[in-house]
Amino acid sequence: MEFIKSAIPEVILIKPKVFGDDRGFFLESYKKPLFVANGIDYDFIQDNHSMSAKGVLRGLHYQLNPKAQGKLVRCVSGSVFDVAVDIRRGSPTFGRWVGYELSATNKQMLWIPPGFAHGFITLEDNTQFLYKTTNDYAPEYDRGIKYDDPAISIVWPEIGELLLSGKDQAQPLLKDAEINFVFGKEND
Ligand SMILES: Cc1cn([C@H]2C[C@H](O)[C@@H](COP(=O)(O)OP(=O)(O)O[C@H]3O[C@H](C)C(=O)[C@H](O)[C@H]3O)O2)c(=O)[nH]c1=O
Repeated sequence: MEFIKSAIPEVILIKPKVFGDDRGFFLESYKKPLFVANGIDYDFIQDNHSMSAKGVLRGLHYQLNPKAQGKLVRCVSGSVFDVAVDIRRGSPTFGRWVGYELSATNKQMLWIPPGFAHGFITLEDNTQFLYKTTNDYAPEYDRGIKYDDPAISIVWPEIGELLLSGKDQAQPLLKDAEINFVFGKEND
């Protein structure tokens, strides 16, 4: 398993070791000692699974402290362009984003710590997205940021017509979003 720091070093791309044979493949998608040794020292308490057609955009979402969530995300069918945005006040990379194509083919995963907004756009039909979270779902703490906020300027892949939830069509801009993450204290 390879851990690669992104341009925002707390966001980590993870490449599992894939054991292929004439039956198919096997991989370990999570192993706590390896993750702790690479700076990801969290317990996961919820698993999520969403399925989307091509052109669905989910995000940008986060939960406020004290229910902030770290997320370990991957695609087991189809593919996404997955994005994390730093929303920790005082961070040298506040408002900056990183994005990666995650797919059933490349089997790559992304670690998104608490203090980041997360979203993705699906690149294929029947995209099945699995992720572990470090805190449970708390709708009263659920918040969002507009996916096309010019202050963040995410370069989403050109997919044509997008499908978003009503909630995601109406998310606030970063400057108007409710944020209580402070750089260096986001786990409090
Ligand atoms: C997130 C979540 C949702 N739900 C229920 C609430 C709604 O009735 C339904 C769909 O929820 P929502 O539209 O918020 O789902 P997504 O748009 O996929 O939200 C997720 O999308 C982005 C990419 C994320 O990173 C978050 O994990 C999460 O916000 O599932 C639950 O019961 N538990 C949950 O943990």
